[in-house]
Amino acid sequence: MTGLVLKDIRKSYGNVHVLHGIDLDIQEGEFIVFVGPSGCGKSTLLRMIAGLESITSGDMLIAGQKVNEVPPSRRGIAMVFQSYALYPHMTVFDNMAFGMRIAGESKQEIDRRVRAAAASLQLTQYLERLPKALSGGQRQRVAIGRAICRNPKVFLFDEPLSNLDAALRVATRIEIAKLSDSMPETTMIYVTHDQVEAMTLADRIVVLSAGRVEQVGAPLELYEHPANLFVAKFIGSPAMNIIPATVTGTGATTTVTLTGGKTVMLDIATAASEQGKTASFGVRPEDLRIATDENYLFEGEVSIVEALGEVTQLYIEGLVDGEPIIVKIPGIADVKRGQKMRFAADRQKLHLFDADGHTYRKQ
Ligand SMILES: Nc1ncnc2c1ncn2[C@@H]1O[C@H](COP(=O)(O)OP(=O)(O)OP(=O)(O)O)[C@@H](O)[C@H]1O
Repeated sequence: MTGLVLKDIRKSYGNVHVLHGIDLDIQEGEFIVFVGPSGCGKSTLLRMIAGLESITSGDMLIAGQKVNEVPPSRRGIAMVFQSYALYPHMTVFDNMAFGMRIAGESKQEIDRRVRAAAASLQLTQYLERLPKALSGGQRQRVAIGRAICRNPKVFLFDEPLSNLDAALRVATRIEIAKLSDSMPETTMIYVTHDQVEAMTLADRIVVLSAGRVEQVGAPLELYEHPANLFVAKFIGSPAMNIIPATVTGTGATTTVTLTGGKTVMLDIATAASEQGKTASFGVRPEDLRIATDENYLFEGEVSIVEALGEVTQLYIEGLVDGEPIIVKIPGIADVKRGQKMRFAADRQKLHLFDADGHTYRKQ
């Protein structure tokens, strides 16, 4: 088993504490994605797994072996960087062969592995070219090919697609998904800012904030059942709408009164002690719809209409200070700026967080 275990991993640079105790248990063959706001420590954690950064305290185990002091080249890990990091004076073939030559592999084995990796990444016709004669997407595929040739147990990706344009990002993302399917025993850990990459590639997403793990789970689990307000707002785009509320009824179902006076019932059980407490009510833009009867959640004036073709995004002012509520209507909606409208959502799609930002558990 080449799983990866992180036990209370901490990182400090002098007095600057960057990671505050990370515990993770990653299974062999899993595709794990790290997400989180800029500066939360994603790259630092990835570089510690690679062995490029020292571990201040805690234990890291690969395949059951403690690797805290094991140098990068002996961890069975290959890393793909945002910047490709190819040798400019070497051909594609030589770039891909480099690690194997250093490791003393035979000429035949090097040739076999480079050609197999090149074929799987559609690079065969470029093997004799220098990197400067390739597009950004092709260069990144060479960097991935070079990593494949090393036959790693763990594959690390640090925002590998962020230098590519939109179309190439999609194509290369699909390549990476295929690569992961074709290497079922290889564990992959991937850092990204991109929601779509995280949602589509990950078996499990690790949401980090300020050097701590906020939640670990399958993409749709995080989307449907965020553990707290941070994850609720971070996963999903546009972000979940949050409306300040007060708990006005407890028991098997909970009643809250939203800013603006509307009372809403949720299928969430709360203890009597929650009565009167402040809370945050959450509903995703895509879970809102134009109300057709008196059964609505809130009312407001449309300040912006964004017609994107596949969806129409409405910005509704007047409910939360300084922040519009966003509503995502499928297709083309006949809505004008300045229109006053009412919106509703299914009860199962409503979220509620306590004053500390923790989710009240659904029934
Ligand atoms: N050598 C260093 N000395 C001091 N602080 C550092 C050093 N390297 C990183 N940091 C700090 O550690 C924190 C985490 O950085 P890291 O690059 O891991 O974040 P990140 O989540 O990958 O950010 P981004 O998404 O912007 O790439 C940041 O606040 C950064 O300033």
